[in-house]
Amino acid sequence: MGNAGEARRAVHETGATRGTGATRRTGATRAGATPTGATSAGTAGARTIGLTKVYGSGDTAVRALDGVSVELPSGRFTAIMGPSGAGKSTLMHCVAGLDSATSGQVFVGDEELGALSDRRLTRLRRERIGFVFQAFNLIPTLTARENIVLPMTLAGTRPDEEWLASITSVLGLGDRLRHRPSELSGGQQQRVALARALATRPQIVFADEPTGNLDSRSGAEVLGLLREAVDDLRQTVAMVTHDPVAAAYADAVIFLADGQVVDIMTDPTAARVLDRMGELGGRS
Ligand SMILES: Nc1ncnc2c1ncn2[C@@H]1O[C@H](COP(=O)(O)OP(=O)(O)OP(=O)(O)O)[C@@H](O)[C@H]1O
Repeated sequence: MGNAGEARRAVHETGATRGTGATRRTGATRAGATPTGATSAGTAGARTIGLTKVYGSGDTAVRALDGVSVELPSGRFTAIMGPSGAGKSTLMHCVAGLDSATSGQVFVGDEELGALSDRRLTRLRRERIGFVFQAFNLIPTLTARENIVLPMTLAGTRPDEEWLASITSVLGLGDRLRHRPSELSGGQQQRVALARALATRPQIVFADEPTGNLDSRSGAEVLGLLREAVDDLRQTVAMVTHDPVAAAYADAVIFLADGQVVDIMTDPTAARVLDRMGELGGRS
């Protein structure tokens, strides 16, 4: 990476000012936003230092991530993009504690994942990380509400009803809570998945191609809601996507290529993201 890239990365790592891109649903400024995020002063939602992930060994070893140092700032929406095979999913899986680093460090808040026992890592994943997947991953036999509170049911904790009411209202799910997934549209199912991800007030929500199974209208709605979760609920969101329009909802885009961070774009627009992806080449 050249000096310009380093400069952009530095801007991101110290927290750039959030812009008001045309795609944003709200131009609201988050009260109390600080360079490193408002939710816990001086703490990133998550960050990596020299994160390297090698799959396999010997001749067949694949260096999926090669010394990635990056921050997902608290209370911000960060998109992760790059050509196919660049390491996007690997980065997300390592930061979410679903996969372990070969070397380097991963922090969620102040916790270094490599220092945690399996039990504490499982607990951190359950309590401090939310997931939204392309395939919704809802349990078909449970109602929307039961799906939303499932992480807490599994953990044996009680949901915060006030919080639940506020997120289901923000997500427009108030009158759908007794429905099963098969009785909901794709967009509604993804909103249930988003409510489930937000229900535990996680430190960070990871969204993996969250609009991949949705038509463009439902996709825009879900992206707008992720944006609102950041603006209104102060949630930290990281999203892997191939779609420049989706990336434009984020505050910043981290571009990966061949397992390395090659650029960080703040206040992205779909056109600028598309240009940058074109320059990176490869199949997106
Ligand atoms: N479990 C695994 N075993 C071996 N190699 C793997 C494994 N998972 C990923 N890889 C390799 O690591 C590299 C990065 O993969 P990764 O899935 O992170 O890329 P990606 O950017 O998410 O790609 P895509 O956009 O196609 O989903 C690729 O070369 C991939 O083949």
